[in-house]
Amino acid sequence: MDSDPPFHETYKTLFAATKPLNNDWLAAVTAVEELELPSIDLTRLSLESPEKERCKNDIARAANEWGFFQVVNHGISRDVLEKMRDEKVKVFKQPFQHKCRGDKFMNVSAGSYRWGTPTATCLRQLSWSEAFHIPMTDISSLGDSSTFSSPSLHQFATKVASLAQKLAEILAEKSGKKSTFFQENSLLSTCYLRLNRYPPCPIPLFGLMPHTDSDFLTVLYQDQVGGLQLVKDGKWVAVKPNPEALFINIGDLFQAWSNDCYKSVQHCAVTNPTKERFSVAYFLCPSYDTVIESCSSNKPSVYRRFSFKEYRQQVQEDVQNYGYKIGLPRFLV
Ligand SMILES: C=C1C[C@]23C[C@@]1(O)CC[C@H]2[C@@]12CC[C@H](O)[C@@](C)(C(=O)O1)[C@H]2[C@@H]3C(=O)O
Ligand SMILES: O=C(O)CCC(=O)C(=O)O
Ligand SMILES: [Fe+2]
Repeated sequence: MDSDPPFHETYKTLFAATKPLNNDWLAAVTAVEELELPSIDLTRLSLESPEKERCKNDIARAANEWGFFQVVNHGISRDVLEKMRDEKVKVFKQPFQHKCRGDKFMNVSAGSYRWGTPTATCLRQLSWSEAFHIPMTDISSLGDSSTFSSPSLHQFATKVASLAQKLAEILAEKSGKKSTFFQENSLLSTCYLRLNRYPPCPIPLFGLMPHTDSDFLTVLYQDQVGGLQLVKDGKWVAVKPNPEALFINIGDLFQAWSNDCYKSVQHCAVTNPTKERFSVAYFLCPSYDTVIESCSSNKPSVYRRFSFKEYRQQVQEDVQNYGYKIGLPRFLV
């Protein structure tokens, strides 16, 4: 199909050079066990205390023990989710050449369309997916010429942003940090949506390489196909999909800011041999000059002070030099 990126053609030398698949890699791309993530019903937040406090405690516990959880009754209606999905399918269906020259044809920021892994030197470094990174400031409800000026995408983005803010405030409060921090330091232009599409792939590969997110907190909406995996107690596990739920994960900045109280865990997406898969992630990020101070009352700072700008630059530099992100270990005291 001419909307698919030319994966086979571009990476044919990597396919030709592939040795028998290595066991570690196989364990990651064909996970052993499927788990249901802790599920939190957010209607409990509108009840009186003590139920409301219990719900907040459950959120904090899941962020501490898993770094990943699902929320149901999250306030984003099925209608909003379905319309956003239809919009996403439409965007990815455009001819590949149009998606590549996105900034001209689609009037979105240059470089917002990504596919594959340009730096991959072997198949295990390849991400079999295409994605749009859309800064929140490029999403508008107005009928201007941007591809992302669609009421359904705007409606989803606004709702998901306010949910992320609410959850971040609860997590801050429960770890003894200032809960207004996010209101004071979040910036629409640094927060973004990432629309992911994973085309079917004939052999098991990463749809998205193992990584931790470089933000405060991510809200992920995925379809029923499945493919999200994460590390739990040192083992890769597959996440049971639930199209009714939104999946929340802690990012590196929250792990550092909470002084390791909340965990930013490695996760990845794996491909499916016959089905295409879609997901959309909202990344809650601060302004670039926000300083992350790693401190808590119970132990010395694990990380040195750093700004979000410094963190982003270091991640980009490492990805360029080594082909992968090193992340928080770079910032240990
Ligand atoms: C090659 C890479 C780019 C990436 C870090 C990684 O090593 C693997 C995944 C990529 C990803 C995906 C989610 C986020 O968009 C991102 C910022 C992150 O934290 O991991 C990107 C990284 C990136 O684009 O720099
Ligand atoms: O598609 C998924 O399930 C994971 C997406 C993801 O991790 C990301 O976009 O950062
Ligand atoms: Fe991620």
